[in-house]
Amino acid sequence: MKSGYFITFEGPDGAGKTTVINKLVDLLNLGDEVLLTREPGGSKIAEKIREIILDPKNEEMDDKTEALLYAAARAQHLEEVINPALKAGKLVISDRYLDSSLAYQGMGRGLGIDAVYQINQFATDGLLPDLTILLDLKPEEGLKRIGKYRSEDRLELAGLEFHQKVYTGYQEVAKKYPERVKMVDASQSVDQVVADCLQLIKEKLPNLVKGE
Ligand SMILES: Nc1ncnc2c1ncn2[C@@H]1O[C@H](COP(=O)(O)OP(=O)(O)OP(=O)(O)O)[C@@H](O)[C@H]1O
Ligand SMILES: Cc1cn([C@H]2C[C@H](O)[C@@H](COP(=O)(O)O)O2)c(=O)[nH]c1=O
Repeated sequence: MKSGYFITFEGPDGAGKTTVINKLVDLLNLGDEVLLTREPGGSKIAEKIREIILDPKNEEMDDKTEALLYAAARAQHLEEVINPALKAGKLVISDRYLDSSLAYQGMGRGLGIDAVYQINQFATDGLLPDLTILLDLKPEEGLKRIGKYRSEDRLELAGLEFHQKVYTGYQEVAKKYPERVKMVDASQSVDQVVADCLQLIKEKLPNLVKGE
């Protein structure tokens, strides 16, 4: 039975999720009460699945295989990491979760948001985040940002047309779950994006944010 609180960060590649999460965790200053994790990955087996999915050499990977591998990594991550932390009453912050599958596999790969949601229902036993912060940034901008500092993985290499579909997928997800998914303009300065995210967290969890 869950008693902690589950926040996920979503958005196109390069939207600034990792940067913002790290700054927020510092600001929240919650020590062991917060668990920071990521998808795909977050546990030994899930990180191995991540390597397979993102390896640019795996060009022939079928879209359904890709969707199922993300869901499989998620099931393992939940079982080993997320669920125990929530059960222990922690705040769990994950860099990506289910909505990435809806946007990337559901819309980007064209498998359908509902179909991908169904396989993830099985993988997650229906666990949805309490709050999802969607960092809203046009894919061109995100890809430009990451191009500056690292080599691309298989998904980043999928091309602008794919990433534009992913962007549309995220807009649909935000429309479908307006109570849970809150959008932040990620084209602003890092400090402003962090401030907007903190405000959303405060609104949901007024007792969590200690003195600033
Ligand atoms: N608001 C911002 N303005 C300008 N640059 C930013 C901003 N936020 C992050 N960046 C820079 O953009 C790059 C990508 O940021 P980051 O790795 O945090 O994105 P991400 O969303 O986690 O990416 P990915 O989904 O690919 O893992 C980094 O070089 C980071 O310093
Ligand atoms: C969870 C999840 C992720 N993806 C994609 C999104 C990114 O392109 C990569 C992960 O890399 P990151 O640098 O850690 O953001 O995988 C996806 O397509 N589907 C998913 O469910």
